[in-house]
Amino acid sequence: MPHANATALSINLNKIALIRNSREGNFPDVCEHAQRCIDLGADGITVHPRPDQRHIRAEDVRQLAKLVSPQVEFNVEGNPFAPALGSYPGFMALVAETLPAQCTLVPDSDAQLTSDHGFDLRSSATALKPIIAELKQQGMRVSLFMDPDPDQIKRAADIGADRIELYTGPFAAAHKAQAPELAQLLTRFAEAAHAAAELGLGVNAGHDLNLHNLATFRDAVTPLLEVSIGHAFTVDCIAMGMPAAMAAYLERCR
Ligand SMILES: CC(=O)[C@@H](O)[C@H](O)COP(=O)(O)O
Ligand SMILES: NCC(=O)COP(=O)(O)O
Repeated sequence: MPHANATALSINLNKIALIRNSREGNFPDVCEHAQRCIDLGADGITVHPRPDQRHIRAEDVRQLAKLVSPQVEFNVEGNPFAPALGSYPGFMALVAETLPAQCTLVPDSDAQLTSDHGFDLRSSATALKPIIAELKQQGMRVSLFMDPDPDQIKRAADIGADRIELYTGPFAAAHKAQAPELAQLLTRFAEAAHAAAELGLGVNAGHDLNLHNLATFRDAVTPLLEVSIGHAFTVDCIAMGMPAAMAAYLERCR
């Protein structure tokens, strides 16, 4: 586990499942890949099952739940209102069955290419509050996928969330472009993290984080308990080899 001021690194396996799904069979084996990540020092494993099961399938979540915990934390992300579809039993049914250490609730749909915004709790707080209570009652930590908006973050605290996950897509885009607004955007994220900590919320972050932008984000945004990284990590494993990629990401998290 990381030391006090470190940031836990949770590896997202969505893209391993995407490669697996492009052929019949079970190669690459998502569970074998998860074990390699754990053996190389990952602090957690993250997956994001969706009703269309475009990558992570419900059975992956079941098998990973048996493998990952209690070696490292298992984080399952998804839309809690996502309905059952075919062999996908629905998000709430799947996490009730597998009991991950953390659920990260994300307001996305199968119509989206990827997650691209945080919750608007002005409209969804009432529906989310009992969902959060139910997940916590089952022993799961609940994190809400949020934009860096202090008003929205206060609403997250008000409805019982344990943590927020700051959606870092806009930061990553601004960093890649070295946009003039990057410094101002980082300040927004830093203020959002500070506001969350003041409210007793843990702060996670994720989406499009990579070896080029992670240190910049961590230097500006504290406290930062966890980052979940998958897309860039998978590509870096191809380019650098998995041991070197893992070491590089862990170095930026310590
Ligand atoms: C919530 C988030 O930003 C990511 O964790 C999400 O898993 C991305 O989903 P895809 O891997 O399907 O793009
Ligand atoms: N919550 C973010 C995550 O799990 C992975 O996002 P990405 O690194 O695949 O963009």
